[in-house]
Amino acid sequence: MLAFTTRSLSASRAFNRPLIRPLIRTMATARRQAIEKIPSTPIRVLRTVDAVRKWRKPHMLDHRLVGLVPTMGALHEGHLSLIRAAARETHHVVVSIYVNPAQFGIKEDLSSYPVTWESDCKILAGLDRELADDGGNLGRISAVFAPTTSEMYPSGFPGQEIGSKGSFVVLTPISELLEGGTRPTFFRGVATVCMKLFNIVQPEKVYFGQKDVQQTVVIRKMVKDFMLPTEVIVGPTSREPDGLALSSRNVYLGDRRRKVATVLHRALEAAETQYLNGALDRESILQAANAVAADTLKEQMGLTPENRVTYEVDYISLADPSTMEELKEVDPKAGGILSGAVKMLPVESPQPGEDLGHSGGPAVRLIDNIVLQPLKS
Ligand SMILES: Nc1ncnc2c1ncn2[C@@H]1O[C@H](COP(=O)(O)OP(=O)(O)OP(=O)(O)O)[C@@H](O)[C@H]1O
Ligand SMILES: CC(C)(CO)[C@@H](O)C(=O)[O-]
Ligand code: BAL
Repeated sequence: MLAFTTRSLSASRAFNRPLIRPLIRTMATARRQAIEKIPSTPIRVLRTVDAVRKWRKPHMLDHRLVGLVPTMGALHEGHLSLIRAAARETHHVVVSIYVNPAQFGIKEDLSSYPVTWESDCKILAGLDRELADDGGNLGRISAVFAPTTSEMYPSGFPGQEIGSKGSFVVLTPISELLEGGTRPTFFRGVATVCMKLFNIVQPEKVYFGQKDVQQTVVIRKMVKDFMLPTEVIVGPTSREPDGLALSSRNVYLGDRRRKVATVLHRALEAAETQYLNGALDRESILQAANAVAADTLKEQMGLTPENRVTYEVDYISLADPSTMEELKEVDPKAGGILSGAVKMLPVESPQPGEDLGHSGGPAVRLIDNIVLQPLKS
């Protein structure tokens, strides 16, 4: 529409009149401004479904591959590893940044969830320069999709309650197990928002992190059962040098709890060692993990309230890799998933000047997992 008007005016004699030229300049500026980009980069910022569709169409006609990396922002190296994988395999990477309220329970941390748009943009700008310098990539970050909730829920946001009515994607029984046991609306929210994101972006490939293992199983099942034309790629868990899985929620921990937060990873490693040493039965494998969790807590309880850290183990699980249902025994040809969730409780007797973490250091629920690979016979 704008292009047509400009062309018509250019073609006419009126173009040379002094009043018309500034008008055309203003229109061209408005058009440039309408295309929002991350500063100093070619990365488009798309905020509406319509804008994504307009951006997507020529790439479809050109048979270019589009890869989608869904995130909730507060970007860290785990997210970047997924974006790097997407850039190796697709021509155009879209990173979505959207804190989806539907996957948070009413008592969960939606209101304090870290929102770091400015630093996310800087991180993406730096990564895009890195990707541009690496000749091994097929593509780069082409766009960030950062919608509002009214854009994502065009009939109105249905609510966060278990009984909320609305258009949801629900996969059972997997959504009721493990994470879903503690967070009953979580996978309904994740599957619903991912279905929306996949329909909006229409990616050939989607990238998810192994850290949220049950989420990857839910997404794979959704893609299979709803015949979605996309390939699900799962990238390995990025960790801190001491083994803690990177997570946007780690910012809540503060120094004291951060030191003890490796307990879940250490517990799962102890269970993995049992398996690698030949144990296949649930009891032997999980007993090793539960012992690490119990011993660490005992050690902490021996310290003074000013120094100690306390936590509750939500679950430690040994499950089937394709259903996440609990296993009595691992089939060595199929392997299994060791996973767990630990709630780090707020510190007792905070000390003056102590770093308590983001938002005053509320209880933080950490998750992690280890894949028990099939054993060679
Ligand atoms: N340490 C990690 N390694 C690899 N991928 C990760 C890691 N952490 C998150 N991801 C993946 O990044 C994607 C977006 O996750 P999200 O934005 O929720 O970050 P997060 O760190 O998992 O946040 P949260 O603290 O809410 O769990 C998901 O596919 C998730 O599995
Ligand atoms: C996949 C996701 C972006 C959906 O909101 C979220 O669950 C996450 O960040 O893992
Ligand atoms: N990475 C999982 C998102 C959530 O916990 O809501």
